[in-house]
Amino acid sequence: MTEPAAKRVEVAVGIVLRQHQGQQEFLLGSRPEGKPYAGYWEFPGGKIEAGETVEQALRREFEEELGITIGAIEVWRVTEHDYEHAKVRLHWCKVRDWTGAFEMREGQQVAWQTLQTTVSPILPGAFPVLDALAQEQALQA
Ligand SMILES: Nc1nc2c([nH]c(=O)n2[C@@H]2O[C@H](COP(=O)(O)OP(=O)(O)OP(=O)(O)O)[C@@H](O)[C@H]2O)c(=O)[nH]1
Repeated sequence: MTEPAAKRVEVAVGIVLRQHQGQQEFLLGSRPEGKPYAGYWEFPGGKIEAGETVEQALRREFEEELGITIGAIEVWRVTEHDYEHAKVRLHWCKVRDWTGAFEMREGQQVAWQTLQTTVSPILPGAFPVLDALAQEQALQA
C-alpha cells in the first residue's frame, strides 16, 4: 500500500533588502527553539494560513515575528523543498519598504547579510534563492 502524498505546505518568505555602504544586504533570522531546524538561519516568513494571499501572510508574519509593517512587495519566484518533516512550497517576495523598528518577538537573532554570508548553518530550502540572488547581482554588475 502506498502512503498518500503529503500535502505541500505553502510558505511566504520575505527577502528584506537594503542598500548599506554601497552593497545590497538582506535580512536573515535564526529559527526559534522548538521548531524543526531550530538555530538554522532563514529568511523571515512562515506558513500561509487558509484564505490568505501570499502578501497577507507575509504582512502577518512580519508583524508577529519582527514587529514591522511591510509596504508593497514583489512576489519574485516560487521554489519547492522536501524536508523529512514537511514538503514546502516557498513563495519568495522582495520587501524594500517597511515601517517600524525591528523587534525580535520570538527571541530570534537577526543579521543583515551580503551574498558572502557570515552566519551558518542556513536552511537548505533557502539555497536556491541565494543562488538566484547571486545570479541577479552578477547580471547587474
Ligand atoms: N521562514 C522560512 N521558512 C523556510 C525557509 N526555507 C525553508 O525551507 N523554509 C521552510 O518553510 C517552512 C516555514 O514554516 P515555519 O515553521 O517557519 O512557519 P511558521 O512560523 O508559520 O510556524 P508555526 O506557525 O508552525 O510555528 C518550514 O518548513 C521551513 O523549513 C526560509 O528561508 N524562511
